[in-house]
Amino acid sequence: MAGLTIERVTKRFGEQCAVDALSLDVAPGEFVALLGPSGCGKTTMLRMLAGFEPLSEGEIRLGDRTLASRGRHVPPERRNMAMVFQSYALWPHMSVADNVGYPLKLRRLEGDTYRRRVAQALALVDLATYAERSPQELSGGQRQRVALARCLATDPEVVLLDEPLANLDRHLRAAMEQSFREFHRRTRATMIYVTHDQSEAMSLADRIAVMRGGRLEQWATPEALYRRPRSAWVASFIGQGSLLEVAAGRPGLRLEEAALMRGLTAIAAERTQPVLVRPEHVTVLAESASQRSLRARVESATFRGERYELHLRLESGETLLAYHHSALAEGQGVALLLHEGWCLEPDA
Ligand SMILES: Nc1ncnc2c1ncn2[C@@H]1O[C@H](COP(=O)(O)OP(=O)(O)OP(=O)(O)O)[C@@H](O)[C@H]1O
Repeated sequence: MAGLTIERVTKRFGEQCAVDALSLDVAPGEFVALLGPSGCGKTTMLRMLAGFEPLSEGEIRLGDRTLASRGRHVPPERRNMAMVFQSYALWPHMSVADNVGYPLKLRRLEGDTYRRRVAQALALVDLATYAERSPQELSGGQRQRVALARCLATDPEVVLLDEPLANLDRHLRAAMEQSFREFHRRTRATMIYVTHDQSEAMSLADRIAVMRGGRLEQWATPEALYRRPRSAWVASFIGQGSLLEVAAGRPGLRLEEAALMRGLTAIAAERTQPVLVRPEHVTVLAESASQRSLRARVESATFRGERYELHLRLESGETLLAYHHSALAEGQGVALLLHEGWCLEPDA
């Protein structure tokens, strides 16, 4: 299995730069998510990897084989990659087995080898008993598993997935995430997964490339993105949390409770460093609790089953999200302890 190298890849459509000098080193068998808001260039990057779109600049390599550069363009069918689309792209007039076998027929596989490969691919996504059905007789999740089996049948080195769960409802998405995990575990193929859903990317990927306006904003594991987001923009995109201004620290530094609380109570002119505070690092106390605490007022309390989500207004005017075990009345005063904060780069 070969690794995938994306080196300063750029794609321009006329004046517009859809992907801007993007570089990523993907390890063999790694599960990578390209994550970002609509229009950030995710799909364009995936299409360049697949070979549907030529590059304007840069280079894509699989192992030591150059797939694309300014002077070179290996066609899609010779890249040993397979793509899974949001729309499944199944042939409605063919059986499930024929859909899965279609790319093998294109490669002129026949007879026992053909039948064995189709059966193996269907077994891998737990659809062996559905082989003779038509895709119309299947649920959305089952159709997406047929699409996975079809891409698997060709034994690709790299699987490219373009928002494959976007057409499914929330419950099915959770079940399908499990199918993707299984699929990855069994095949060990390198997977590049495009999504704008951060929770999907966080739960599936080994590493996530966060994209913004065609550029790479951060490239890290889900845990590192959550704990150590580089900028305020990434922080607002990944997980829940509040951005406050503090008179302490510098970008890339974690502030412990004492420094954070001191820095938050400094005068406004000195509070210039943006800090991210996750709700699980906030403790809500009775208003009179402690000299060390910050004061705030409850703006709203929303029941979330296992806890309440509190939107609080600090005396500085800033807002803060906190979790609490019981409901509090709107307008009620509370005292707060903030246990840690992560200092961010200011937004460009
Ligand atoms: N064929 C094209 N011609 C001109 N502009 C294009 C073309 N394809 C994409 N773009 C532009 O490039 C930018 C990036 O588009 P892309 O589809 O890659 O974004 P995306 O992150 O996948 O968005 P979404 O999540 O909405 O699919 C957009 O501004 C889009 O309008």
